[in-house]
Amino acid sequence: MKIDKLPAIFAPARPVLQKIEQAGFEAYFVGGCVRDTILGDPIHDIDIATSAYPSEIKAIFKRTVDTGIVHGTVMILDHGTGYETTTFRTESGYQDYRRPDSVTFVRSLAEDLKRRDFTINALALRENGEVIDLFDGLADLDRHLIRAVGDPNERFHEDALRMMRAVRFASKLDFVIDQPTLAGIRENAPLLSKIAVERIQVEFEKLLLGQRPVSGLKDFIDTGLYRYCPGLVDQEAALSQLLVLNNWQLENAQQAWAMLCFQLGLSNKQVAGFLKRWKTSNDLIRQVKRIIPLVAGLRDKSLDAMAMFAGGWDALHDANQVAKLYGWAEEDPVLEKRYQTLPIKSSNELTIDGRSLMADGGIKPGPQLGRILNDLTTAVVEGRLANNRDTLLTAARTLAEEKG
Ligand SMILES: Nc1ccn([C@@H]2O[C@H](COP(=O)(O)OP(=O)(O)OP(=O)(O)O)[C@@H](O)[C@H]2O)c(=O)n1
Ligand SMILES: [Mg+2]
Repeated sequence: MKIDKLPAIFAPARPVLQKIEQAGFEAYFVGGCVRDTILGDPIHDIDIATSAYPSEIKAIFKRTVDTGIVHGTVMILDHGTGYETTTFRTESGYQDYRRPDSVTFVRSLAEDLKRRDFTINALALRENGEVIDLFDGLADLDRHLIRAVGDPNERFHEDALRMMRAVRFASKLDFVIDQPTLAGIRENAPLLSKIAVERIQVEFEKLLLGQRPVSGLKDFIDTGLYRYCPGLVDQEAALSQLLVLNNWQLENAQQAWAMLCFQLGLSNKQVAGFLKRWKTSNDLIRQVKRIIPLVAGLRDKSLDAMAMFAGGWDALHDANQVAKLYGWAEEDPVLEKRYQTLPIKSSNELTIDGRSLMADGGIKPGPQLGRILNDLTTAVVEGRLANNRDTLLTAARTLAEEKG
């Protein structure tokens, strides 16, 4: 097959291939960029495979970055764009980045391609638009099939993460996993326990955010992959309940993880432990902990002003997206209006603070001060007191006497 007109993103990349070829080597576009070109999907980065060794690439181009020399990878910098350029090699380079000796460079494109994960990812593209398809990847793209290149067992032994990639692509592309490949995953699922959690996390998150999460998730459950993921081994029932939800419109990582934690029924304390095991960032943990109580509020129709104030708009929007899955969401504009009409959105907007309560309200420092400040904040948020300095100082004195 020949692609007559490559997407615009390739225009500046073609001269890069030409330059490598002029130096006497082979060079091809490979991986996701070829797959996505043929699917007509957006392309995020361009990878190049070449017969040239890293040192040879570095001799051809003025500006390069050593991103992974021992694995055969050099980044070529050209007019502000970086092209990851990798010498033809076998699978072992993916397997264990801490063992550079596991890489074997090979002489031909064919040898490189036959050790790639799936046929749809084993296509190569010439600078002139010609597609090299040694494993029927084009036919599989056409019939929406994820199929291991050659023997699935071999491919999954080379890199067990590929099993997670299979379910991720099933969701992301809305493709079906080929039966023998699926059987290979079932058989080799325990190998996943050897893979770094960070890598599994990336794939699982992409699965949850894909086009058809329910299909990827079904394979993730049926093959038993979930058993080798942090905190999921005894959660088959809770995970399976997700398969009946058709209304997925998750937009970002925090929504995806909040949905998962919520579905697993984790308390806010358990959320931190669970996500730490998945090695997500602390920032994500903070966001998820804000979202979950708001989802519960939407479910129970108990979302009051104080809950919205405490959560903030971002978390509220995320919670509403999660709630959509379950049919508990409020109409977006209605929720936004409710939030916008809160008298204050943040404690900074209060006309008093701890300091002024002491200086002008005559409240003594101590735990009582904090309680009074909280009560006043709640009263203002709920619209029971105006956010007016004198009003709040008077109310503070009254509270101090009552609580005295
Ligand atoms: N475990 C892996 C990871 C990658 N690859 C090969 O390396 C290519 C590039 O890998 P990567 O960028 O991780 O994935 P993409 O397929 O490009 O998908 P994405 O769109 O997510 O980048 C893949 O297409 C595949 O040919 C592989 O065989 N086995
Ligand atoms: Mg890629």
